[in-house]
Amino acid sequence: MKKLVLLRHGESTWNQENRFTGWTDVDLTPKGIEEAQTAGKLLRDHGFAFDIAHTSVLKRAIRTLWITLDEMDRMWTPVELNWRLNERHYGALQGLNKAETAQQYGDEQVLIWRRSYDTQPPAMTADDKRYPGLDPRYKDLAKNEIPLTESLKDTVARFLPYWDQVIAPQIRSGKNVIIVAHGNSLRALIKHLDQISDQDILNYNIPTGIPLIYELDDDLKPIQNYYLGETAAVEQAMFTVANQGKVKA
Ligand SMILES: O=C(O)[C@@H](CO)OP(=O)(O)O
Repeated sequence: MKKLVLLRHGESTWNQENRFTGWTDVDLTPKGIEEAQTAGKLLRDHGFAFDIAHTSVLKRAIRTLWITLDEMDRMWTPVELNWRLNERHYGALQGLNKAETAQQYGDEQVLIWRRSYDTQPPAMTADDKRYPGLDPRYKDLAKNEIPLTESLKDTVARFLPYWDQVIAPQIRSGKNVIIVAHGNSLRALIKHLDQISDQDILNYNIPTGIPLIYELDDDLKPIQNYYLGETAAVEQAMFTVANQGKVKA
């Protein structure tokens, strides 16, 4: 039996401000730093030790990984950064407040933008100063790989080649792997691993900073998964994420 650890970054400044974030490179809040410290302690106390760590090229995930490894006293762990683990690109919604957007367009439309499988949010334009093609970290990407918006389906399509070609072979060869990524890039992976339907993925939310353990068989089929955290707290955190896109009462 193999174990894979998935960790969504700790709370970011734009999680706190309830803004659509996507590829915007915001940092952790003090609470997010604490969440990452707690995640590291929990992993250490449960005897986890990683041979290799994967994360995105966004600092909220990178810093969460650093803090986690620091708490485990394993900062020497090899780390691989890849844009394919980035958050889903939220297009023109990036920067907007989620509750205000729901006020303007309705809870139903925001739920579709946030959680439907194949609907893309409105696109950013390539002349936008936030266009990722202008950012040096994406300079090696082909133009057709640089998103202006993404549905979860698009995120699955760019995440899976990295899973299939890089991460899965490492796990098969016996390496202990942690992936520190984002709410929607991890939903993309979980949809694939658990074969969740396009419909059911709509209700799936991942809390920040709580390690999610996947036990996999030799074919990397999930046997079971569980969070390293108290059930009520995990459920409350998932509920909070689900409600971020609703008009506040
Ligand atoms: O804003 C985002 O990029 C994501 C993750 O924080 O949010 P949501 O949960 O709305 O998909």
